[in-house]
Amino acid sequence: MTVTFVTTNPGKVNEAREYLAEPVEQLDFDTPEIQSADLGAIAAHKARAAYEHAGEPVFVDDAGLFVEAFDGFPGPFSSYVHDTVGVERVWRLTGEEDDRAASFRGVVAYCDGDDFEATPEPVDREDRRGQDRSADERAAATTDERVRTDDGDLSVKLFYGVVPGEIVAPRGDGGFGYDPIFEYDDRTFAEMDPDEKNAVSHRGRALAKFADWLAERDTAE
Ligand SMILES: O=c1[nH]c(=O)c2ncn([C@@H]3O[C@H](COP(=O)(O)OP(=O)(O)OP(=O)(O)O)[C@@H](O)[C@H]3O)c2[nH]1
Repeated sequence: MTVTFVTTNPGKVNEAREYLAEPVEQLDFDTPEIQSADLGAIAAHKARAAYEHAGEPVFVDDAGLFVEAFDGFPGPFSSYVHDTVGVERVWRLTGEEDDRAASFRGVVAYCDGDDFEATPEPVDREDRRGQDRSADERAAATTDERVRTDDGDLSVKLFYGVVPGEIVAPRGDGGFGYDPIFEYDDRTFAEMDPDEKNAVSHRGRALAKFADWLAERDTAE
């Protein structure tokens, strides 16, 4: 069964194609985004709007780069900061800090008009530095998947992924966005092949949960 990924970002689509067993079709539609510090809320809103636009089952992705020295900024504003400030200057700003720790965080959100039941799963707590996290980060780190329904809204299934790393001077020419300045285990994401990045990235982790859930659902049907 083909799954429709509603996104304007071809880099995200390439990664989803690497990951999901099903063929992935891109619907290039700029879904309206609410302003919120909570990626899950943004992704859920995006998924509902995408479903209403497409009229068929869809998934969306909302992601961002969270720099610890800046209390998580640019976070949910990563796309805007990428297009205005740019990657090089994000590196230069962070380079002035002693603490260059950061994480990529992402949520894949699926909506097909059905109501879903929440099925909490074991905690995935990879955090190299073991530091205290913000409430939003803790919530995401302790929740593999959850269902989001606000009163009267379509229900949306959310799959979370987080990867801790460090901001470094740009290296590598693969990937997209902030990949050249995000280092994980001595290599930037832009220095990794797509399958290497997917194996550890926020999106890869979220897509893995989504893929498992799709497979289970298809077996149950
Ligand atoms: O180097 C990166 N490697 C990644 O793996 C990654 N994932 C997200 N991002 C950046 O974070 C923002 C997301 O914004 P975002 O979720 O609103 O997406 P977007 O506006 O690009 O597309 P859409 O899916 O909303 O249409 C954008 O600036 C992306 O460049 C990444 N950068």
